[in-house]
Amino acid sequence: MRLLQAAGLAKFYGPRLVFKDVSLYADAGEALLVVGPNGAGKSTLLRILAGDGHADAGTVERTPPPGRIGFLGHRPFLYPQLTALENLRFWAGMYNAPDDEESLQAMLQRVELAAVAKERAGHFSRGMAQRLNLARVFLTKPQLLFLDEPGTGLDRRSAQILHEEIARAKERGAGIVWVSHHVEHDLPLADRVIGIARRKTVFIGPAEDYEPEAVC
Ligand SMILES: Nc1ncnc2c1ncn2[C@@H]1O[C@H](COP(=O)(O)OP(=O)(O)OP(=O)(O)O)[C@@H](O)[C@H]1O
Repeated sequence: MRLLQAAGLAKFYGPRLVFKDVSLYADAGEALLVVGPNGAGKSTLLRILAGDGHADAGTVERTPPPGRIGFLGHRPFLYPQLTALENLRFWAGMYNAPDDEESLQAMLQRVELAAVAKERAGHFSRGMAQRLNLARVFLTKPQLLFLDEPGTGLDRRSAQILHEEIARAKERGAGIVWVSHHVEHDLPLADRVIGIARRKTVFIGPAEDYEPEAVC
């Protein structure tokens, strides 16, 4: 099932072209990896795809309703004065996800934060905050999920937890669009790859055909 279809996207910031002619799709149960050098426009593209920014040309069609779309960007969207549990309860309420203590604790367990469930998020290390951020996003079981460098600040164990959550989301049929700088590490979980560089698409195809030399 097609969850996202974008065609002919172009973006300018003022007079400067970021990219043009970008077309892609995301299907249920698949992860599309978005790769490219710094400044290529990956985050800009992801925001446009997620509906959090406008393109100067092209179209984006999303199948799921806004309440079934998840976005993990560079800002953590956590309330520092609330505990980990309270943060999750807040997000569960926003997205009509189960907000009973057992469900929330189970989610915190998955990101290995159960032991600090009642500590304030503002006291968390960067990696712990990012794990709570992952819990926030995966808790709501989005049908279409946009991830912008979700591995940032994560140690090996946390990166493994991230991969487990992505695999789980794919298994339940979610479509994932995933900006990554850790291409070699993330490629095994990807189904397709789009490479953006030099203001255009320089690679698009199945993950097994990906050629790193094309994207630089
Ligand atoms: N709000 C903005 N106003 C003007 N220029 C911007 C804005 N946001 C991004 N840019 C510029 O657009 C280009 C693409 O930025 P973007 O953050 O999308 O790239 P990226 O591929 O995600 O980079 P990175 O790998 O470093 O995260 C950069 O040159 C950046 O300076």
